[in-house]
Amino acid sequence: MNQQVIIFDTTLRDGEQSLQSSLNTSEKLKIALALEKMGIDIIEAGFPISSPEDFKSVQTISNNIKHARICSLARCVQKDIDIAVQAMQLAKNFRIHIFLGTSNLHVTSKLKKNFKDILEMAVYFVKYARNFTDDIEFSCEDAGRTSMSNLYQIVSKTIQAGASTINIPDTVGFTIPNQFSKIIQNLYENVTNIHQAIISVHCHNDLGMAVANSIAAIQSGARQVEGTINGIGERAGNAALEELAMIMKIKSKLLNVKNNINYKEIYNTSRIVSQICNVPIPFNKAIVGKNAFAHSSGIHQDGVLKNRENYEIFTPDLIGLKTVKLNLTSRSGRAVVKHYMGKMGYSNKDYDLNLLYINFLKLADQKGQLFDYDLEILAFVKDYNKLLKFYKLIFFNAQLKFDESIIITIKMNCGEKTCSQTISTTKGLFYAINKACMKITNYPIFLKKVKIVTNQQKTKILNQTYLTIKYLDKLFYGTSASTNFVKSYILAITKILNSIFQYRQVNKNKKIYKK
Ligand SMILES: CC(=O)SCCNC(=O)CCNC(=O)[C@H](O)C(C)(C)COP(=O)(O)OP(=O)(O)OC[C@H]1O[C@@H](n2cnc3c(N)ncnc32)[C@H](O)[C@@H]1OP(=O)(O)O
Ligand SMILES: CC(C)C(=O)C(=O)O
Repeated sequence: MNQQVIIFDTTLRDGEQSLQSSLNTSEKLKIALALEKMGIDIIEAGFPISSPEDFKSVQTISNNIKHARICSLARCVQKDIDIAVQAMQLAKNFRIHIFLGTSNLHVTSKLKKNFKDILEMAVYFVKYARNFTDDIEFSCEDAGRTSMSNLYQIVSKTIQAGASTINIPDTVGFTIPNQFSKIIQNLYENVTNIHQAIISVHCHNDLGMAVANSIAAIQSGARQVEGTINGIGERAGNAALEELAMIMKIKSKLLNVKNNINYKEIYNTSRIVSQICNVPIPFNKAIVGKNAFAHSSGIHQDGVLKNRENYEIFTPDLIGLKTVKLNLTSRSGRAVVKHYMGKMGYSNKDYDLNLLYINFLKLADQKGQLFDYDLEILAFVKDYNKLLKFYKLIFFNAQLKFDESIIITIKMNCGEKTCSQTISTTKGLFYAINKACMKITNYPIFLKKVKIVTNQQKTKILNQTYLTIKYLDKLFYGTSASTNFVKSYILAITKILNSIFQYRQVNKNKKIYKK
């Protein structure tokens, strides 16, 4: 039978301590509620001695979380433990997590002690914490660089003192998988009372090994893994919990383990953590990255369209994500072009695939990425190049005032004509630009998403706009760059206006194309 692995989340403690600015109580509570929904067993809510706001966060989380166990970190310092207990008083179930450096480096150069003192401190404070709860976790900080004989001693003595979980952290991400699994194996073979405690691991990612080391430790008998959502944490981060959970699921037969994770909540939780912590998720991040379920090259897209399993080891709905993305770039092939045309309702007989593909490659080389509406125009409009530039920005003027009022004038060539609109509003700059564009074109457009990325280059500061606009039921995408962020936005929306113009041209005649 598969054995249970306890999932211990430290996004709000190790993850949070790495952020450029710390989180407030309401932000931490939002994350805690998402973690609980995701099925996390233990939420390390903070380090309450560190500040009044962190104390309040732990207190509020303790009061609001119903199922997960709340945990707080404490040094081997009586006040740390007292404050941790006070902060968790309202929790249904709580754990005190005590840590102490055990490697020679930490013992001598950080704590300025010898190992005998460390043993005494650890035992004393585990016993002290036992006055408040039976659920004590003791962490041998820097275990990855601690001598095995010292590790045996401290693990054995802290279990004897009453620790119910012993955590073996690779604090500086120093080990590699077979080395780390050997540490766990050695502990099982050499510490006689080891079965009186759960063995936990807490791996950092300095060498990119955090997840691999945690899995190796599970294979050697660890039954709690610690990590953070999206892998945020000190330096290169902690083991990413969404990756650990999915590995346990996909490889459950090999690993013989199970957990309480509600997989469908993974994607949502990851987005919440990314937004609140202001840490973007890299496109290629395993499990939750934007590209984790995107197929970009022709051969892969063809393979996926024939059978998803050719290039996907699990489906996105497992983590609560609906869509698989097939990008349209000049690395795509005919199969995906045909697929998109089919999705828009066209049959093979409605257009010439080979001709469409030749034009597709030319335009994709020029624009970088294409969308389904680009395919329609390529398939059905001979002179499509002219339509691409129907709207052309020729002038704008923006007055942005201290009282947040805005006056914007936009002038465009609209085919042969010139159109100009001035908007005065306090509803925001993008609102004003969109309104001016709506008046110029008569298109009912809605802003869905905008991202402006500002990059310092050698001699200038460039603003890249990524814009998504909804027109009727359809989404249109535009990107543009300028040293002036207002211009960058207006240029991006102008591209979208041209795409909408093309889309309307094609759809006017749709009945004719679809015989
Ligand atoms: C591996 C980890 O991630 S451990 C968790 C790290 N997280 C944090 O540090 C975030 C929260 N920290 C804080 O808010 C502060 O550092 C506090 C409140 C804990 C301490 O603040 P200060 O009292 O000003 O001490 P400061 O941070 O400068 O130094 C840490 C002190 O704790 C001592 N210390 C470190 N670990 C331990 C421990 N496990 N047990 C006892 N003392 C410890 C250090 O030796 C040092 O003591 P010293 O001042 O006598 O040399
Ligand atoms: C407190 C411990 C578990 C820690 O964060 C580490 O060693 O990295």
